[in-house]
Amino acid sequence: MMMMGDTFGTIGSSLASLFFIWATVQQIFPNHFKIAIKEFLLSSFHQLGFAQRVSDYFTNIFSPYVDINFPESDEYRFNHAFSAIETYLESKATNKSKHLKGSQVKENKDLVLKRDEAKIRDEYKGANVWWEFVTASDQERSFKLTFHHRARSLITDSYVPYVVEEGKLIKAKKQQTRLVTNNPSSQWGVFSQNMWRSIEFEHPASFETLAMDPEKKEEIMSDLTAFTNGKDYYKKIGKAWKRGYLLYGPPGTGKSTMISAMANFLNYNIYDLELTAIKNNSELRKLLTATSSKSIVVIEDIDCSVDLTRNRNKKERNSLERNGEQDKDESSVTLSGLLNFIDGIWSACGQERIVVFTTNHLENLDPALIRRGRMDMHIELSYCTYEAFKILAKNYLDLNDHDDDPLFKKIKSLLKETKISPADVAENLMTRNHKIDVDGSLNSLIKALEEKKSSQSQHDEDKKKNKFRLFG
Ligand SMILES: Nc1ncnc2c1ncn2[C@@H]1O[C@H](COP(=O)(O)OP(=O)(O)OP(=O)(O)O)[C@@H](O)[C@H]1O
Ligand SMILES: [Mg+2]
Repeated sequence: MMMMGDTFGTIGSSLASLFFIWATVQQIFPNHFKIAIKEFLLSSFHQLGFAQRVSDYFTNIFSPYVDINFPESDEYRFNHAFSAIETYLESKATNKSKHLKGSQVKENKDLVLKRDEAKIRDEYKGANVWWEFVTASDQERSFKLTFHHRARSLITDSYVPYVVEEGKLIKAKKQQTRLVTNNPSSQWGVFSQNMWRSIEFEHPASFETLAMDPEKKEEIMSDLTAFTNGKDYYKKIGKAWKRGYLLYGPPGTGKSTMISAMANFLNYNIYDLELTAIKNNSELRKLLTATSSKSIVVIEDIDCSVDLTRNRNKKERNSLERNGEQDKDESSVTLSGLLNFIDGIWSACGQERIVVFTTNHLENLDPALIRRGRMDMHIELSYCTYEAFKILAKNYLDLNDHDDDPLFKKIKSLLKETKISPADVAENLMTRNHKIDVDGSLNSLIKALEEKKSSQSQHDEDKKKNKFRLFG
């Protein structure tokens, strides 16, 4: 006869096994249980309200799981967490997924494969979570997050903010950069809409192909990287998260190309500010406050704007020195209007912004505009050096390490004595009919350099003669 203790032991171990299986199954299929119970009860009672209540009762007793719902919209307003979660989940290992979705939204873009599953398991610091894409009967879409109640604070305090932040980062990285230009104010709407118009920015410029001194290039790139990673630093030192770059140099030396390279490097939008389309400081202010973060605001050829140069008289400078006094002239964009914006409102609104001014004539700029602190870095784009030429030779002719080539040697010595822009060098190296003819291109560059050299020495000669006449 079996002993009483044995019977209890058997029942105990059977119960333990049952609970173990129950817990394991729930761990793997947290929602399947709820659904199974609901379906069972539904078929038994044909009454949703009652079935729901009973199923909730059972699952609350047995299920240690917690749900959070992230609807697409909250009180008719778009829920940004929803789209961040969507991006995050889409990025989760497509190569592991068994169900994929392929799409090509634009003819000139690659085919994109995405996960196509309603449920996705994720793991965070040892805790398992399950995401489920749910479409309610009223077509309301949402993401449901399920996790064990033990991990509650980890998930709510740490995992959810991580997913949202990560999703936003992935989105920003993937986002197509845009080139934005201001419309004349006559086209703006009543609520200041249509101030800017934008197109996709698809310039192929990169720092890799930019011809300039490699050390200087490295310095600029690390400055930009430090800037984008500097959120906490700027907060710590109590400064607005912005940085100003002044690019100066003769025509065709790569100023505009560098702006494109910066935008591609940082994945920022470019706001190309056309000052001539702006009537006054108030319009300028409206435009600039409407720019988004992670953007580069560009004013090209800043010295060529009539209204700005008009300010360069003593009176205006004095008024500037009196700490950016309000402009008396409300009918035009003025230098002090621009400076006030950069120093004042600019600092108070918006984050992570870069402002770039370009000029061919540094000497013509008002010192107030270019003082340190306003323009943090002055970058000179100069005539083509030998180092810059080597980068162009690599870009255009696929030539690497040709220092010993006699043609390279000749070009090196000519570049020392001749002022030629990288744009002119590039023009000579450009292949005809897409066929690379290395010697032909290098010889045509040598010819151009020799012609420039002789015209420059002729020019210097004439200048000397004029000077002699003046003093003679
Ligand atoms: N440093 C450079 N590296 C590579 N390509 C360059 C460089 N400078 C000029 N180029 C080539 O020359 C063309 C004109 O250059 P870019 O428009 O950048 O000159 P810029 O300095 O802005 O001139 P501008 O003062 O006239 O506006 C570019 O499209 C590019 O192909
Ligand atoms: Mg330019």
